Amino acid sequence: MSSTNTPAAHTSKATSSHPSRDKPDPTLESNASQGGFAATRPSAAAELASLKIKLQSSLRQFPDFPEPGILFEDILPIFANPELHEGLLRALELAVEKSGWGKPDVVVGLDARGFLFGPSLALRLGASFVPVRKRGKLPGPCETAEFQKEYGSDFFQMQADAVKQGQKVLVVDDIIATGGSAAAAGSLVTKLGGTVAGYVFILELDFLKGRDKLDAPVYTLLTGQEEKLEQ
Ligand SMILES: O=P(O)(O)OC[C@H]1O[C@H](OP(=O)(O)OP(=O)(O)O)[C@H](O)[C@@H]1O
Ligand SMILES: Nc1ncnc2[nH]cnc12
Repeated sequence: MSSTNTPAAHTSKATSSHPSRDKPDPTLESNASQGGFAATRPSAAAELASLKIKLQSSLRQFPDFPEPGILFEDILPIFANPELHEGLLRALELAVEKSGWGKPDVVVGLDARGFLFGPSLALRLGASFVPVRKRGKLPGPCETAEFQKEYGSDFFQMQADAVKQGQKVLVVDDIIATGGSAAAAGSLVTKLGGTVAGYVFILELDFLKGRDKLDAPVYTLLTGQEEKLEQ
């Protein structure tokens, strides 16, 4: 069955896929002000900036999905295009390498869209990949955390032996909105004995201030909606 939602018309409002043309890339500023994102070599910085422009322009937005009042950010066009897919992984690899957080032992990806790039990024970084899954999907002893997100609430689980005591963990997901999902994942990693070195997202919905819920440095590649969808 086809969905009735159609991509948002291009308007003058600055959004993730249509940032204001007269405004400098806010991602660089916000990440720099969070600390921990060390200065990059000019060539790496230029490569990252160019990749961000390509990735940003590929995003689509769907108003009132999955419920009224939500402007849904669709990252799937990145994965439909091999050049953009490769560009995403390269951009995240560059960002992590230059973050100053050090090499992670484990990349933890969130169910489900964190699974689209978490394993590939883990391979590039020479780290293990471990999933955080919605409740009831993982066998064996698990730790569980309840969370609220931009639309609704849910439960996350990790297998109890998935992260070893003292391992350095990078938590990755496609989008940080309210930060509820990422904060729950971080709390599970800590319960298992790991240390969250940082959180990495493709896109951040700034107006929801989700990063304030997180207790480790945050890097986001692209910046999303500056305000809530008008009703
Ligand atoms: O910052 P928050 O408000 O917690 O929202 C962000 C989360 O919401 C989306 O996942 P969703 O739960 O819709 O699941 P999906 O990945 O299975 O589509 C998204 O992929 C993030 O995981
Ligand atoms: N606005 C949004 N678009 C896509 N995924 C989301 N997850 C939480 N909020 C979202």
